[in-house]
Amino acid sequence: MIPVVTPVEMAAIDASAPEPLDVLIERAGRAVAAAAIDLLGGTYGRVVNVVVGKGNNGADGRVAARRLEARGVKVRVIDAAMRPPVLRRSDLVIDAAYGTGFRGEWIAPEVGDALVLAVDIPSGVDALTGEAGAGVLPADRTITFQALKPGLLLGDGARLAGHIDVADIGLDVSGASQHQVTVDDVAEWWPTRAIDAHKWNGAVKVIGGSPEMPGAAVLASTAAARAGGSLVSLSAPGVTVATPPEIVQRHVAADDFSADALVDIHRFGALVIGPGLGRADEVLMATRACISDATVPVVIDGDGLFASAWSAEGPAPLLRDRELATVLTPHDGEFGVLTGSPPGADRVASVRAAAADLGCTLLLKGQTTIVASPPEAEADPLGGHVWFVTNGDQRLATAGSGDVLAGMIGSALAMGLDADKAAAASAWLHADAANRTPADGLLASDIVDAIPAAIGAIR
Ligand SMILES: NC(=O)C1=CN([C@@H]2O[C@H](COP(=O)(O)OP(=O)(O)OC[C@H]3O[C@@H](n4cnc5c(N)ncnc54)[C@H](O)[C@@H]3O)[C@@H](O)[C@H]2O)[C@@H](O)CC1
Ligand SMILES: Nc1ncnc2c1ncn2[C@@H]1O[C@H](COP(=O)(O)OP(=O)(O)O)[C@@H](O)[C@H]1O
Ligand SMILES: [K+]
Repeated sequence: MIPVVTPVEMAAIDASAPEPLDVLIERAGRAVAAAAIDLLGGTYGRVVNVVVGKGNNGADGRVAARRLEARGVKVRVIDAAMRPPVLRRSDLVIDAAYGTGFRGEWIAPEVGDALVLAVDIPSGVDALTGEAGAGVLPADRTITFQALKPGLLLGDGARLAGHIDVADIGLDVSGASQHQVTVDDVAEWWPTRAIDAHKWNGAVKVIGGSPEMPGAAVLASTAAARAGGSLVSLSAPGVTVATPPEIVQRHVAADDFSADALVDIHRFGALVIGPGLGRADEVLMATRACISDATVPVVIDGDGLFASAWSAEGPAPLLRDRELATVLTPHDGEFGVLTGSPPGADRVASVRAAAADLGCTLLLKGQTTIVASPPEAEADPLGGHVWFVTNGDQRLATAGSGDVLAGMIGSALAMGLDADKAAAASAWLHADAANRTPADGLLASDIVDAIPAAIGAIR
């Protein structure tokens, strides 16, 4: 896992560092110079433009400039405030105009075909939110210090940062409450089956689908089975769905189905509820009853989220009353249904606040997936842990892909993973499975088929 800290947290970490700022700046500048030489493939005859601002980001750039000059590189230092609209030709531009202290607007100069190395974050990107104006110079590489910043992982920032390296400059970020998930984390977390396992160890119940939307139930249940669910039972209210033969179907009525659907729930490790259920009043009512009565960890997705919020009191009373883990998997629209408004510019703060308010693990979908746990202590209202999952791409934006993710999380919960790790590891594997498919023409069921290869690769 790679720590992620906000600009405010970084300033506090910096302030409590045992070493003076100029030592940290020297280390940062040295790391930038090393990355520059790596990008340049040498120093002889190379020309580098370094754009420096008046803050510490600029100071990092000046140290790098001095070091590169000492190595024989021809270096031009350009004050950000006095920049010309177009820089003279160079092999590389080091963008050290602004870092975490950026506010307002920034129009970078034109740099021709030079490579671009951003110091800490591409200048002009909001290090908290990832928001950026049109004038930001896209970087080939960003060298950031000690920890990632949320703005490198979210929105425009993720696109503009290029390849990201994290340089150790001797700061202590061990208290970070946010981390990016890596392949090593998933390999460590994802359960393996015991040698004496039987099919009821890790069984998943799915309540989803409807006469109008049977496909969502097929995707969620087959994904649960492919991800390790040893026995997957599907109840699709009012309809028998065409599933692979391995999915056990338990028929339930189109209304008032909660008692029938949950009759043997104690045998299952987790329940996935919502994909494709639809929004008829009687379905929403029965879905709420299932959520409240399920004596297992639950993943609530799609129409299940709508059902949770379908009350004059909102979703909090139903969800807070649950004693076992609950994972909510909204996209931005469903997040709005759950909380009354879509996520704000600071997506992490929005997800943390919702997780705290609802007492659930919350997975917010999007280009970057954010998972937040509810806080452990009441005194720490926004204190839950946060995971960023960044390995997916736009291939995942296809109908049914979220149903697949819900099934995978159900499987992870049934195998005993903690809710936050179940959600984060599933999102990582879901993206990795999609990355194994062709770049165009992806069907959600292709993700299901690629799940075993994705899991196999972490073993
Ligand atoms: N512990 C740390 O966090 C360390 C941080 N370092 C560097 O320090 C940077 C943060 O330094 P600072 O807090 O000085 O912030 P910046 O260097 O990002 O810039 C702050 C200065 O630029 C001005 N400014 C901001 N936006 C502007 C705009 N649009 N137009 C004109 N002026 C603008 C501000 O008023 C302020 O004077 C980090 O990004 C990193 O590069 C390193 O030097 C080493 C240690
Ligand atoms: N541009 C993108 N880059 C990476 N992942 C994406 C992108 N767009 C969507 N996703 C992911 O794809 C999935 C879509 O889920 P969802 O919107 O619920 O789809 P559906 O309702 O059709 O099943 C989520 O896991 C989401 O994080
Ligand atoms: K910068």
